[in-house]
Parts: sequence; structure tokens; C-alpha cells
Amino acid sequence: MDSNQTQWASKAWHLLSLLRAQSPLIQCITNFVSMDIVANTLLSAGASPAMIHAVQELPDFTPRAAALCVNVGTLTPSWLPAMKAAAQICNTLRTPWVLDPVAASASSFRFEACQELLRLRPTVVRGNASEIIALASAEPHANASKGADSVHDSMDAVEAAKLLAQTSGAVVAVSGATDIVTDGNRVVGALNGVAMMQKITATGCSVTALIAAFVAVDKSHALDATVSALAVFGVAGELGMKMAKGPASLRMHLIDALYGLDEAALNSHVNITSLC
Ligand SMILES: Nc1ncnc2c1ncn2[C@@H]1O[C@H](COP(=O)(O)OP(=O)(O)O)[C@@H](O)[C@H]1O
Ligand SMILES: Cc1ncsc1CCOP(=O)(O)O
Ligand SMILES: [Mg+2]
Repeated sequence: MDSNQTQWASKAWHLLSLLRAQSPLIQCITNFVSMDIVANTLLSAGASPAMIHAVQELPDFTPRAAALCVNVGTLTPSWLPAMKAAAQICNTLRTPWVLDPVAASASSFRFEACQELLRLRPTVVRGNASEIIALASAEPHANASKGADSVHDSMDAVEAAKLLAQTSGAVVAVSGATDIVTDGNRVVGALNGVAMMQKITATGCSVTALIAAFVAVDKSHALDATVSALAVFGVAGELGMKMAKGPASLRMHLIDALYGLDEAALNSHVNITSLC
């Protein structure tokens, strides 16, 4: 293993250990499809999830969270004010918050909502390639995605991700066969994971929430925390796949593998490379 890989594996292990020790409270304003698997992903990694989205609760609750995850997957007009208010509280308190722009180009309403959220300066944006390409453009394109699923490879979105990072100020992550993470300058690729993860709904939502948990324990290094979270989730997918028979059992084994992940497994599986 080259020394760079050793350093990334050791960073990922350090952050996962911190997460397990600190068990940060992660507020999730997420879609109905994802609530269960997102909460279980966070719990198995060692974080403490809470799916709280009533606008009336935010002044009391959001200041207690170590990070916020906002996911527009089942967006309705009544949810958007809570997403924006929670993001604003986080900004005031310098609490990191992460945006998942599910199906960003599905409609003008959703695209505009994502743009409004982007203007509230998320710490990290994580989407699939089609979502990041859509967000980096000036307007939604009807053929830019197939709902929540990507029609592009992650490598097709490198330039869009860099542009989005530069214009939004966020670290931008594009998931796929190679997970790409950029701050607009550095570009890092995480090659962990298995293709079957795409066949489980809300694995993308889950890794976005895991990114929020990693950023919560390393606020000043959002890019490194994001790369580490993606690699850790991908390694859990690889280990889970050894026991899985299909998507349903992979869902279970991935969560078990994430819970049981140790330093030796990360040292031998983490596959991260600098792309520029
Ligand atoms: N072809 C692939 N090979 C390996 N891992 C993948 C592949 N496609 C997606 N993943 C992994 O699956 C998870 C969800 O990513 P993705 O399917 O791109 O998100 P979304 O569900 O938002 O479309 C990520 O952890 C990603 O690394
Ligand atoms: C299928 C679906 N429809 C609205 S939200 C959602 C879940 C999307 O999850 P992910 O982006 O992680 O695949
Ligand atoms: Mg998604």
C-alpha cells in the first residue's frame, strides 16, 4: 500500500473512532423514503440521529445538533421553510450542514428550492452525477436525470462539481463508481463501494447523512471528512456484499459491516486517490 493510501486509511479510522466516541447528534430533515435507512446508517456508525423537521421545534432543537442534513427527496412547499430556517440556525452557530439535492432537475420548483438552499452556504453538497451537473447549470434540464437516479457517470461531473464548489463555497461530492470530492481546487476520488449499492433505495441519502456525521467531528476539514465518510460507507458495502445475495440482504449486511468496521478492514480496503 502506498503512503498516501495509508494516510487516508488512518484518517478514516481516526474520524470513525472519534464519531463512535462522541456520538454526535445529527438532525436530519430528510425524505420519507430514506428516514429508516438514514437513521440506521447513522446509528451503526456511532452517531445519534433525530428526524425533526417541524419549524416550531427548530429554535429549541437545532442548536443542540452537531450537524444538520437537509435532503429534498420528497420536498413539498410546507417543508422548505423548515429546511431554510434550520440551515440559518446552523450558519449562525457555525454548525456544519450538508445538502442532498435529490432529483434536483425533476421540476422547476425543486431546482429553485435547491438553489435557495445553496445560497445558504451548505458545508457540503453530496449528489449523484446528474444532480450535480443539474445544480451547476443555470436552469433545470428535463433530460438531465431520471428522477432520483443518475443517468451520468460520476467522472462526467468532475468539472460541474468544481464549478459548483467554486460558486457555492461548499465542498461538493459526486457519488458513483468513483466518488469524487472537490473544494473547487483539490479533487479526490474514493473508489470503494459496489454497484449493487445503487439497487438499494436511499443509499445516497444515507452516505450524505454519514458525511454530516463525519463533518460534525472534524468541522475544519470538510473535504477530508467527506472523502473519509464516502470511503467508510463504500468499504462497508464491499464487506457487506461478501455475505449478500441481493439488494435486500446487502442493505442488512452493509449496516452490520458499518457497525463492525475495524482498523484492519479500513487499512486493507480504503482506496482513495488524488485526481488533481
Ligand atoms: N457503480 C458503483 N460502484 C461502486 N459503488 C457505487 C456505484 N454506484 C454507486 N455507488 C455507491 O453507492 C452509494 C450511493 O451512491 P449513488 O447511487 O450514486 O447515490 P444516489 O442514491 O443519490 O443516486 C455511494 O456510497 C456510492 O459510492
Ligand atoms: C426514490 C425516491 N423518491 C424520492 S426520494 C427517493 C429516495 C432517493 O434516495 P437516493 O437518492 O439515496 O437513491
Ligand atoms: Mg440521491
